[in-house]
Amino acid sequence: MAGKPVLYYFNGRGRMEAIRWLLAVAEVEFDEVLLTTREQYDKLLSDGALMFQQVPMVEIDGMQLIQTKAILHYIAQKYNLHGKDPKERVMINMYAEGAMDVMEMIMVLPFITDVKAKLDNIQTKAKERYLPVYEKALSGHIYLVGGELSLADVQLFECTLMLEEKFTGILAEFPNVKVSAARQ
Ligand SMILES: N[C@@H](CCC(=O)N[C@@H](CS)C(=O)NCC(=O)O)C(=O)O
Repeated sequence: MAGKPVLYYFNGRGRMEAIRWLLAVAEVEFDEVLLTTREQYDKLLSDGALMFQQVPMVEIDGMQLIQTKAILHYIAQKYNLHGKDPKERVMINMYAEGAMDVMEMIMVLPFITDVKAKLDNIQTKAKERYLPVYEKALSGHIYLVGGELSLADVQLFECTLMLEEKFTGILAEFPNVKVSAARQ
């Protein structure tokens, strides 16, 4: 039997967090190597484990996978969280990418200068552009696509956590999204 997946990333949520959530939802146990020294990172580089010299990297099924979305798609397909056909899959990816857009805006905050202006911008976009889409899609539905839990729901869940962390109460105007997040 294959061993547990091993996740390699810095000691933070960042781009690995979506992968952690997806594995948790799939009920897959995993180990983590948190890169806290330059030497650990250099060792991965010299071993040729990082195709584009970047993390996240996940060892799974005898492979060393990189690129967050590729990793998410592999796990989602493997654990039946990626739709029943190509039409469901593309919808799942569209919803998941929307959530990722919001999360990436929040993730880069530590690296920018005018944080206040950017926060206002993220809040406006979340309320006017992104959350209304999920609110509508979840009207009368438990899950975003195909009546089944998928990568899209997991990504939306992580996104709502990040939004609530920055803008407490932001989901109040989006009851369907709030119920969906509470269910995860
Ligand atoms: N498109 C890649 C981007 C990965 C990425 O930018 N990783 C950062 C850490 S979050 C990194 O390894 N940076 C080091 C570098 O680029 O040299 C993905 O989604 O996995």
